Amino acid sequence: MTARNISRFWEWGRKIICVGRNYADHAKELKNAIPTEPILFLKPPSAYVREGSSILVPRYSNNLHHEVELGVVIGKGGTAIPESAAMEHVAGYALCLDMTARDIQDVCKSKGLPWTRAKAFNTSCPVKRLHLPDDFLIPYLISYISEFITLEEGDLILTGTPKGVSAVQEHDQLQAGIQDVVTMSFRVDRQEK
Ligand SMILES: CC(=O)CC(=O)C(=O)O
Ligand SMILES: [Mg+2]
Repeated sequence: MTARNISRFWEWGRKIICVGRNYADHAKELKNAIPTEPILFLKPPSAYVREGSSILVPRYSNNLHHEVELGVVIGKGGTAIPESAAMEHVAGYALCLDMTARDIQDVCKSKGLPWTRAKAFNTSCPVKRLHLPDDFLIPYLISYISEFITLEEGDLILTGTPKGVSAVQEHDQLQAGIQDVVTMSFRVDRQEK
């Protein structure tokens, strides 16, 4: 069985699995060590936000950053998927932002705590559908993740940010994109309640 068409489940996203420090230039940018294996963290479905709705700065953060990332949408679930079969599980791609409360992440890192409040808050994953040819890194990530997290139809994998993250402010209108392929635009507001 091959992956189902992305349009069937695009409107109801499931869990979001994010890869951290996938790119050495971003690890250097934040003065992080370059890991030997992918670092993974999760965002819940409540993190999704689509164009027309705002990105909300959490009340507890004063340094919200954007990270522009390629997202891989899973169209067929599986556990312990071999790299050779990984692309059969891909339904399509998405342009994504991994919104990060960097001040909170820095505190979590210094205390050895999980990054949940920094990375998994409501509206922390703006997305837009994207058409792309297949990428060589993707089979490895699908195989690696599915060893210990069963992938389900509608899951999204964020593949990590290249360098170039920076802070955003409330009332900003964010434009993110891949040159000549796709752009998306989101207003930034502060969370009210
Ligand atoms: C240091 C980070 O925030 C890791 C991350 O999300 C990435 O894309 O890399
Ligand atoms: Mg990221």
